[in-house]
Amino acid sequence: MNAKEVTESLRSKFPDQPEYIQAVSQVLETIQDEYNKHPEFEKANLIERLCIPDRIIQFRVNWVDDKGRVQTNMGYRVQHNNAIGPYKGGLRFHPSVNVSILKFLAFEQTFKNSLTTLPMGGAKGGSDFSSRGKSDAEIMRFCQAFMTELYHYIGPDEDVPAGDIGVGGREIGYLFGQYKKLTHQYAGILTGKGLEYGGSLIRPEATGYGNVYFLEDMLKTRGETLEGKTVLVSGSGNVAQYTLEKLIAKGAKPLTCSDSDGYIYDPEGIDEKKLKFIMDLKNNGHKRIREYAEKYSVKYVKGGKPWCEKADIATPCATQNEIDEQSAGTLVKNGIIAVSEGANMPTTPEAIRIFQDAHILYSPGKASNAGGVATSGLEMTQNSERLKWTRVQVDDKLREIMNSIHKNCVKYGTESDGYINYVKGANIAGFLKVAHAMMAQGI
Ligand SMILES: NC(=O)C1=CN([C@@H]2O[C@H](COP(=O)(O)OP(=O)(O)OC[C@H]3O[C@@H](n4cnc5c(N)ncnc54)[C@H](OP(=O)(O)O)[C@@H]3O)[C@@H](O)[C@H]2O)C=CC1
Ligand SMILES: O=C(O)CCC(=O)C(=O)O
Repeated sequence: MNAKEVTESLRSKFPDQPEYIQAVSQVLETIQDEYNKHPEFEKANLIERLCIPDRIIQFRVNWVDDKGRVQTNMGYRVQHNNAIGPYKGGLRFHPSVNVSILKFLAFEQTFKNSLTTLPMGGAKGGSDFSSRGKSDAEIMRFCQAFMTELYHYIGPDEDVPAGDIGVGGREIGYLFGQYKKLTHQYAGILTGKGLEYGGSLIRPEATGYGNVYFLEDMLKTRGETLEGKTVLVSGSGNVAQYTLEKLIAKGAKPLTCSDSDGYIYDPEGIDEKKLKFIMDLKNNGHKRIREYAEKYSVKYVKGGKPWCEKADIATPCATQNEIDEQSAGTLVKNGIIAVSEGANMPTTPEAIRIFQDAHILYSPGKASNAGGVATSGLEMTQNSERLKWTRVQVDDKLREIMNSIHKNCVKYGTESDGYINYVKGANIAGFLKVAHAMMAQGI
């Protein structure tokens, strides 16, 4: 396999899908040598079968707004690969959603899910629907209409969606309720459910907590801890909030967080009380992060990203391609020692190269944000056995899974000079399991 040739061939097949090509290209570059040790993979044309999704389901979603007008959105589910388990991955509701973004996310999800050690294939879905400015009733009607189309294609042993950007506990509840109405089945067809109806303790916290556990493991390789470290966080949604919570608990000092309008910089650090304010602002009021700056009289940078601020660590927790080459250069110049991705593909390829050339600790999202889907896997297990685990049980298991992902990255990613290339490690470890399963199952 020649990674460049395969990437170019996919680019010419899918010229309007830059995010998908970006994700594929990065994985192929890093697995090429390992792949070429297995002539049987090439004979089975494994690479094309692994890069192109099994299927893409696309549908129209019609719903009625509060003024009685009929609205139309697009809905999608990309079922990428189910070699190691049922399709699994979140739903994103955001105006930017398109086939390229969902294909990149489903592709990444396949490797991430493989890394978790749990039996889950990769998928992703969503809609170009925006909940911004919508009433609760409108969001409910949209979720019901979306599930009315999606329910044909999901099931506890077939495909199990969850949340992502714009899809939290509220949306999961409405989606679950509609599935139940349509099928008369009370089944584990979604994860991230409320605790009263089959959800798992720690699932809401899991992506952020897992991100910090992974960061701790990375720092340990250099004899460092989080105690006293200053941290730049982006985003202020689910992943950012629980990354902040765990960072504070570990004695770190987060200085920033953001939303799509801008970021706040708090030189005193975001503490537990201030985090509670952020959670209330975002989860109950659906308001803007600017209000934090107004309440605590700190700097607010409209339209900016926090990467020009000075700190020890950065953890992007908002969206794809939010750290570009210039931001990476600034972070390195300012003495950053570690970057841990809470979001999916938040760092551009050029920026990754800058981090790696500077030999800083850098983890790709498919490794450091895998705690969310891993805990979704634990929710599926609890649903299947009709039992509920304690908070400590789930958190211990999450810690163990993040630790095993870190070990696998070290195993497959350590370079001859001792530098741990976490991108390479995560990609090879994730790939090998899926590849062997695909080979065993025939064409
Ligand atoms: N939830 C989960 O369990 C997991 C999520 N992830 C990834 O983590 C990231 C964040 O997801 P999550 O916290 O769940 O989502 P949320 O919807 O809870 O929060 C998203 C945050 O990112 C900001 N944001 C979204 N789009 C943009 C943009 N284009 N530019 C700047 N800021 C933006 C939002 O700001 P605003 O409110 O202004 O839109 C918000 O603060 C995503 O990349 C997601 O794929 C990865 C693994 C699991
Ligand atoms: O919990 C899940 O199934 C998916 C989480 C997710 O969307 C992700 O890992 O990017």
